[in-house]
Amino acid sequence: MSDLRNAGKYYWHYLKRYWRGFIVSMVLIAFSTWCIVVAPTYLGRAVEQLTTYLQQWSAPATRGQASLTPFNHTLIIYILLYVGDASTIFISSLILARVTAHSTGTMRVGLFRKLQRMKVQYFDTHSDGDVLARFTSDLDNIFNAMNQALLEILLAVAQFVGLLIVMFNQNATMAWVTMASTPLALLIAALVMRKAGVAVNQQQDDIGKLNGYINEQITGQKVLITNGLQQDSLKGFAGYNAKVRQSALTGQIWSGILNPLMQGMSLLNTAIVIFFGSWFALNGSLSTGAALALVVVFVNYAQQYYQPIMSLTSLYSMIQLAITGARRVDEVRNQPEETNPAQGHEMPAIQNGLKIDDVHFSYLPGKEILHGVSIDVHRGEMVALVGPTGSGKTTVMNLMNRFYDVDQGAITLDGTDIRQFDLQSLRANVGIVLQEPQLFTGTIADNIRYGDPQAGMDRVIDAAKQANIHDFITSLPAGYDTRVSDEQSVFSAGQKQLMSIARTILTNPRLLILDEATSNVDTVTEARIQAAMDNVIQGRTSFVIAHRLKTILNADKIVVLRNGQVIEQGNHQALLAEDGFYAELYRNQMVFD
Ligand SMILES: Nc1ncnc2c1ncn2[C@@H]1O[C@H](COP(=O)(O)OP(=O)(O)OP(=O)(O)O)[C@@H](O)[C@H]1O
Repeated sequence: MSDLRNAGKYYWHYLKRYWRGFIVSMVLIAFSTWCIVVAPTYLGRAVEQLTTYLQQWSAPATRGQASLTPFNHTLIIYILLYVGDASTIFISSLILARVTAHSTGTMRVGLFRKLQRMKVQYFDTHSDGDVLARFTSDLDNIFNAMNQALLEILLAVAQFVGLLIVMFNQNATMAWVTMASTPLALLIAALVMRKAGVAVNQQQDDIGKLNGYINEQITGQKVLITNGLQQDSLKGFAGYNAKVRQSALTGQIWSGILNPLMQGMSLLNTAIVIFFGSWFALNGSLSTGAALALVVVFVNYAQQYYQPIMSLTSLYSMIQLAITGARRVDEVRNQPEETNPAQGHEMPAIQNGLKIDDVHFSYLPGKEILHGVSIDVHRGEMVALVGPTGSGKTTVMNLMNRFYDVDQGAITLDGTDIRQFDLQSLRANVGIVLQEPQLFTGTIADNIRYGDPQAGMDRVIDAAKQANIHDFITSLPAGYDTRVSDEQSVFSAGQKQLMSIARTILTNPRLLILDEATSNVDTVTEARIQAAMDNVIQGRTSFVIAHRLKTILNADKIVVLRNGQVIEQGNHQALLAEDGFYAELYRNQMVFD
């Protein structure tokens, strides 16, 4: 029920801006409903007029009075009512199709904009497949339901209400007779729909798991092949697929059973109306023509009565999928956003330095990762963070450009807390070279000028030269115009890393953070990456997260992290002299190198 309420709120949020279209549609739908529910009364009248005509025509005394004109007039009105019904439905379906296309377009844009504002935490804690599914299958389910079901739902509700009004207006006793089977129908519908609802939810769940599995198997394809696990992968897939097949089948059976059941109820209802209608007609004071007309009219109503219920039940699985889709998309809409100070100022050039001051931080409540980390960096200094895996090096980096915010303590730049800077300005001035380089669709030049799309070719080339990748780029047939798309895998890990270093050099950041690449690159590329890093570090305040100690021997300061605490700091010589954890780490690595 709360899913339904939330889905209602969600749809209302997007549909309310199209209220004019809705009002026009509702007026048209009301008119079409009026046509469709009034039409049977004209049918009844036509039957009555035809009966009178036949009675008058068959008796010689009244044959002269017999006229088909009233019957013809009624028939024309009856036909016009059906034409009116069809044409107004057509127009309102066009209006609603426009509303649907616009509102689902707005939903998609809204979701994408939201993704840009969301905290990094969301992406760290949700799989790519899951986020993607919200953009694809969930939004598709919403679109399909709105496209096909919106008009049907509005029509069904209007027809049902209109029918009740007209039936009671015509003959209250017969109206009650027509409605007599409703409680039984509702009971059956509620029972079946509950079963179908459970099955549809299960189906969505199973599809989510199957997608997650496929996603994982595709991303891990190489690991799979090298370990010869293709057969196991197929077996795993078959298991997930069987579950989807089973739950989809159960869902379809339960959803599919509703419509025939309601058809049956409609037939039963018609029989009840014919039986009681004839009985009332025979025992009442009505003329034969009027009695016959009443039965004809109510048989027509009895058939119409279950139409709205039947059309709603036939849409049931689609509506259920749209409700689930709305819940999942709305979950994203309600995610917390990054906090930008109301009057944040521009991040200034660094005068003295950056201070990480007694910082405590946890990703999850109650599970502290950093326990009072303090690091000082002076302007132009290069600080290296070293430590065993999981010691918190990347976490420190995550705090410096506010991917996450500290729980306690502060990170200050020349005495100003970095949370007081405008977030855009902070990010523009803190350059990061990530361990996993990322290239985007476009040309190599586009990729290098990603952080400053206005940059001219001279700056692009200059950055590429500093990153030691210019020669490689110019050796390609299309040079800087080489397209990076699906074929981006043609670039080696090292080449991608150099391109992403060029991208950072081009933005000329005031503070630089380098998460040293650990990917296996050959020694020549490694030397190139090292030279590129030296270029970019030159004269800049920088942090290097180092995995291979030989790359940071010249650092002004080496900070050793262990279990989220700084256990040693100083330059290489000083730390060796201390003969502590760093010295041991260094000796161990030298053995391997
Ligand atoms: N998004 C996250 N949510 C919860 N815990 C996390 C998250 N990211 C990292 N952690 C945890 O924080 C701790 C520190 O991780 P971090 O990535 O900072 O280590 P690291 O020193 O950079 O390791 P490595 O050298 O392997 O890259 C680890 O115990 C890790 O499990």
